[in-house]
Amino acid sequence: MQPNLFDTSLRLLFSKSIKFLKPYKLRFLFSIICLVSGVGISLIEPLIWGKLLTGLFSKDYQHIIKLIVYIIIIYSLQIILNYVQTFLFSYLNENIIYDLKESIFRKIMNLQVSAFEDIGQGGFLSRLHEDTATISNLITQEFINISLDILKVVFVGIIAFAISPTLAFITIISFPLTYYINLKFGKLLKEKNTTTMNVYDEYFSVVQESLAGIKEIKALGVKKERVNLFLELSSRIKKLNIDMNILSTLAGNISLIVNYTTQIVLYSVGAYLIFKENLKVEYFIAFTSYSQQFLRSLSNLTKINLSLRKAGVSLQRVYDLIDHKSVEEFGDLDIDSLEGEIKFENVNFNYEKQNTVLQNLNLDINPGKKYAMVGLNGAGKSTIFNLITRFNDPLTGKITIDGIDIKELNEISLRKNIAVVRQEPTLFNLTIKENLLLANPQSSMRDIINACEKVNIHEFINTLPERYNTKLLNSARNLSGGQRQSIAFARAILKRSKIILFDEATSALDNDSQFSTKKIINELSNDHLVIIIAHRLLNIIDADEIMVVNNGQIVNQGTHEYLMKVDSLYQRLYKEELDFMKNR
Ligand SMILES: Nc1ncnc2c1ncn2[C@@H]1O[C@H](COP(=O)(O)OP(=O)(O)OP(=O)(O)O)[C@@H](O)[C@H]1O
Repeated sequence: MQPNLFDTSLRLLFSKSIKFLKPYKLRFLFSIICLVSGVGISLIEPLIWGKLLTGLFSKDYQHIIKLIVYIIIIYSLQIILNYVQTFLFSYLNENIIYDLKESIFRKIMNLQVSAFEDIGQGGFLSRLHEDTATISNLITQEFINISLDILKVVFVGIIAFAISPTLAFITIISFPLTYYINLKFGKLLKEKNTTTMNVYDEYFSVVQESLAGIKEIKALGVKKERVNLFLELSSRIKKLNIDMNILSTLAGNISLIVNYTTQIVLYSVGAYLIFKENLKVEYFIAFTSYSQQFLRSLSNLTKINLSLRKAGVSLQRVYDLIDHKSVEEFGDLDIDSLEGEIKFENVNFNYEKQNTVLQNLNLDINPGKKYAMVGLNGAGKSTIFNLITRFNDPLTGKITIDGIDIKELNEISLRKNIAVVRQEPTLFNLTIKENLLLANPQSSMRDIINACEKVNIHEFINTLPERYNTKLLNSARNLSGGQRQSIAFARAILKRSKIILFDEATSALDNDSQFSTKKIINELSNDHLVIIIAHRLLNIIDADEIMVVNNGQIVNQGTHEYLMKVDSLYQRLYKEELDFMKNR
């Protein structure tokens, strides 16, 4: 089925986008008034020029001067209107980009963690930067151009018909052809543009990964491969952009050929009408200008079809994100402090349909004890943490804390009661103090120093030129892995959560730091519920309950001594650890 001006799905997207104009409706209305006034003035101008040019033969100087004054007034008004409109466009444009970015970024922040794997970092970046600019351009510039051209086509068309129906008919007959050509080109352009935007997603991902993983790239000796990958994507973008420009220009040029042919026919028939049908010369002069305006506006309308399709792709991509269903959902229950009795009841979970990660998992964790999880790589330990923190939800089964289904807790209650320390913690481009305050903005300087002393990082911070006010640049690359992790520990302490999850938190630390970390964990487990995922079994042999995770199930649980007696997997892991220590 051929779309009319643009097809239903696009029309739906555009009507949805009008909401972005709402906050600026007065300014938008004013720009429409400027626009209509501009059209009105441009309608009078050809008539005055027609009179002026034919008036030159009458030598009525007073009349000519009067007409020149009119022209000056018209030009002045056009300049003023143009200035006001340019200002309003830029105001609307920038504000809509800002609002779109706000909607997108808020949505990104509220998406479930799984959605980040679907879309990819590049996908988010190109939507934030490329697509917002295209959409804003559509809502302001393109929308106003369409209105302007529709107005011109209607009013100029009426005047042109009033002057000479024959000439107007010749002018109008070229339109369906131009429209059809542009419709065909529009379809091609939409396809190319969808491909281009998808390549942009990949391109942004590659740039992002290459910058973040520069050390791995150098260490692996794959600089050349990364450059080649970058160049391959850049070259695909280059080719696609060239193709799109060629398509647009081709569409424009074909319209131009139709336009020139129409003009030649117009002048020939016009001359005939002046000689044989007494058409006034001044009206014919005005008509030539009207027909130009008319054809230009028609041609613009057909080209707008092309840009609407391009913007349609961006709109589709942005709305796919804004309407993304995987949004974090929390309950309404507000609980200030949880004790930390965690239960998993028949929990099943998988990331992808085909592979089961957790199978009918039952867990019973009680406050006052120190828990640890061990198991082979990929056994499902981190997944258990992801479910406790609700980065993922079980497919079936229930997780409760203090008897409350964690789905019933509101976001603040859940987050403030659980602190997580990761192996590679994220520290932000803020000062050390600001990074620490993120966990608990109410913390005093004394609290901060106490927490840092506990994790043995206070002395190091004091050696920095600006101490706690030292800025951590580029995700704290100016600190060692152990130092980054110690700051993350301090952050968890400041958070004062009852439940603390250490995800392989000790592995990046040197022996001294590991010893003190072990001390901290032991201290913390006196008044916190502490669960540690550890590959270094020696760090957790004093835990009250060690859970052995295998193939998404807790296959055994107990003290080190008990597991050494009954669990062959645990015995194997422990032996491997001892061998590793011996060989160091
Ligand atoms: N985001 C994900 N998407 C798809 N599969 C995933 C994802 N994260 C983990 N998995 C898969 O789920 C399984 C359990 O992974 P998980 O990270 O929980 O294991 P783990 O016991 O913490 O492993 P490790 O000790 O190596 O960190 C693995 O098979 C892994 O491939």
